[in-house]
Amino acid sequence: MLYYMIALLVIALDQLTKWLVATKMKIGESVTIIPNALYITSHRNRGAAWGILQGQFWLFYLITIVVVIGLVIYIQRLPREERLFGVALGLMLGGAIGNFIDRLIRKEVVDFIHTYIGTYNFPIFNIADSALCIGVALVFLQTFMMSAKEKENE
Ligand SMILES: CCC[C@@H]1OC(=O)[C@@H](C)C[C@H](C)CCCCC(=O)CCC[C@@H](CC)/C=C/C=C(\COC)CC[C@@H](O)[C@@H](O)C[C@H](O)CNC1=O
Repeated sequence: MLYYMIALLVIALDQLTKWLVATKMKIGESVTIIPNALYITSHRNRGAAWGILQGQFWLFYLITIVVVIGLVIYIQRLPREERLFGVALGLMLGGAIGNFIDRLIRKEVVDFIHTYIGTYNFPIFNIADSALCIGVALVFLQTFMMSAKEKENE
């Protein structure tokens, strides 16, 4: 149950920030937070990461629905002690639904977190993407730690 609360929190935060950017900023407008590192730039993306598959909304709906169903089944089956794993799944669930709402309502995704990693202009993303990536990273970390522990027991 806690994991759905995390997903709801991610969705609320994601939709609030996207609404603020969409109503308070013109597209292309940029606010400097940390020079050469972090900006808030109002951007729209009709594709997936790096703008791939522009406009392929049915594909996006399909993938997102499969991802969401998979995550819910996984959360329901999760043993109680796997709390960190559940947090990761909750983050991914919230992120996937956050972008899904944008694709349904706006037919595009609002992005605004604009960072430069070194000189590389990283694609502008949003809270939903961050939650998805943190969730993915946590799942990999957990899986890696569990396999390392098993090796120790052998
Ligand atoms: C994060 C997944 C992207 C997110 O997927 C979603 O919604 C899922 C639930 C549904 C999609 C239809 C399916 C994704 C296909 C997989 C994919 O795309 C490869 C992803 C790799 C990933 C490593 C895990 C890299 C990361 C990239 C970025 C995130 O950096 C923090 C850059 C984000 C910017 O390009 C921004 O414009 C994207 C825009 O907001 C729309 N977002 C999406 O499509």
